[in-house]
Amino acid sequence: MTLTLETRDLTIRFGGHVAVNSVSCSFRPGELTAIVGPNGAGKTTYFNLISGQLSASSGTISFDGRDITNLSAPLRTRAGLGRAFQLTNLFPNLSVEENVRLAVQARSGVHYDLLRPWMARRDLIARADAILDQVALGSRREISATTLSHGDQRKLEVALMMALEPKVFMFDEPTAGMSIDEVPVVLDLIGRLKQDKTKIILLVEHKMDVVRSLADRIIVLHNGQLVADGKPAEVIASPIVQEAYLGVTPRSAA
Ligand SMILES: Nc1ncnc2c1ncn2[C@@H]1O[C@H](COP(=O)(O)OP(=O)(O)OP(=O)(O)O)[C@@H](O)[C@H]1O
Repeated sequence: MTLTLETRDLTIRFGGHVAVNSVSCSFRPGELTAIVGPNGAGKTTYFNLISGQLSASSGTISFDGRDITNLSAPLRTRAGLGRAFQLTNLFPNLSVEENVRLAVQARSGVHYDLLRPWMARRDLIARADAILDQVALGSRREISATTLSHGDQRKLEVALMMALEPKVFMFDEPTAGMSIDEVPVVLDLIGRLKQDKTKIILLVEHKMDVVRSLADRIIVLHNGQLVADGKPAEVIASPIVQEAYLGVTPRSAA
């Protein structure tokens, strides 16, 4: 069965404010969907609803053939929804390499075994090494995770997500706060993830050049509602986006 992720009439209210308003949308494997819209449109809230950080007021979310609306965030992660978090899952006193190895170990289900040192698990070590190379952190492997530069921390977040081998990759402004020379590595990384046509990739992004270079599809949220959905060229050119959403917000125009 083809992997699908779908929200139906997904809604969340904060007091009287409807931050996400009856959003129905489905996401397909092999497609990177960028979620754009002005500040406060509900993009991050929509992400939080999908990954389980927030509970919907109404509506449903289905994933891989099951209703996950009431599933906790950790169970959604286990089901295959991966989200790059700002290193909250990190062991701060361990090195970059040790953190990635632990994430690989967690994914493999291998537990600490006195009689079989983890170093004997060549397969897991090789997997962690491959991920470190993919995110271009091989040369930083020995340093403490918390002393990484901002850009390298974002790469480590992606590495930890990759280690869990999710079916869905969710990126919330992956290049935010990065220096100009750090951005291409992360874009290249996401571009390479796209080559695996079995994965669903979601991206919340303000920078339209990033969206243009990566997205196969764009959806636009405004005041919590889905107001446009289509191929990047069409959506970007549509009057509703040009006039109301992309042309006037400084962050999206940047
Ligand atoms: N926990 C919360 N409690 C109350 N209001 C909230 C909460 N989370 C978000 N909101 C409100 O919901 C609306 C949508 O916020 P959200 O952060 O999802 O927008 P966004 O599109 O991601 O914006 P930005 O591009 O600025 O990050 C905003 O008006 C915000 O103030």
